[in-house]
Amino acid sequence: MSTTRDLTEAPAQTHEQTITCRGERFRLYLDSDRIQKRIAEIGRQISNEYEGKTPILISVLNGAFMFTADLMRTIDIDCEVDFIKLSSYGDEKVSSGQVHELKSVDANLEGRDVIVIEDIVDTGLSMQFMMNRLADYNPKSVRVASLLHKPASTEPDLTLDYVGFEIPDLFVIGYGLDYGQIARNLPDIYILDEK
Ligand SMILES: O=P(O)(O)OC[C@H]1O[C@H](OP(=O)(O)OP(=O)(O)O)[C@H](O)[C@@H]1O
Ligand code: HPA
Repeated sequence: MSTTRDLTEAPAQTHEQTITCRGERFRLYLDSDRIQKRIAEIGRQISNEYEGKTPILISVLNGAFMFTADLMRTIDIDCEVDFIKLSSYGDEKVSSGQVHELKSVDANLEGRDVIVIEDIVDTGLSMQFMMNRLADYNPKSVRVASLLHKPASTEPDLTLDYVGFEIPDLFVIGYGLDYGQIARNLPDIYILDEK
């Protein structure tokens, strides 16, 4: 029996060591226990640092939906959530270089303590776009929480206040991150296997 599951043929849900997605091989990189433990640490830190305030989490769809839901459950002070939808990758493994805003924020962010929630900062173009966009809304403060960061790939000078894991410059899938829209439902994060 093969130990490599092909995501395009059968849904993969748990902890396979290797999977294939759109004909490319990926290996397990961060399992769900490790992800959830790190998220709980970030949630505790945010709860302490924002005590007495009511921050609003701005989740960057689609990729950040899972991280946002899990992170929010670990924050034990009052907080709100709203969503923006950006897209720049299409079905490819590299950024198109152009960030499109497909849905804007609905909440009034003027004077608010905003925490931007991302699944990944890769080239940094989406986050740079977010920072420019937020400046229009005149918030009181802006911080960023990103589950993953690829420092070797990030070009703009960005301040990332809460980072789950720094990872190498290789394509990753799972836990909200897609390859051509599939693989978001994996509870673990897989990395492109270059071997
Ligand atoms: O730092 P960057 O190189 O800009 O990459 C990061 C962005 O790319 C992904 O979004 P994508 O455009 O793929 O849309 P999605 O969230 O709907 O998958 C991810 O969710 C981030 O928003
Ligand atoms: O490595 C990645 N995987 C999935 N989506 C992404 N968007 C930016 N980088 C990535």
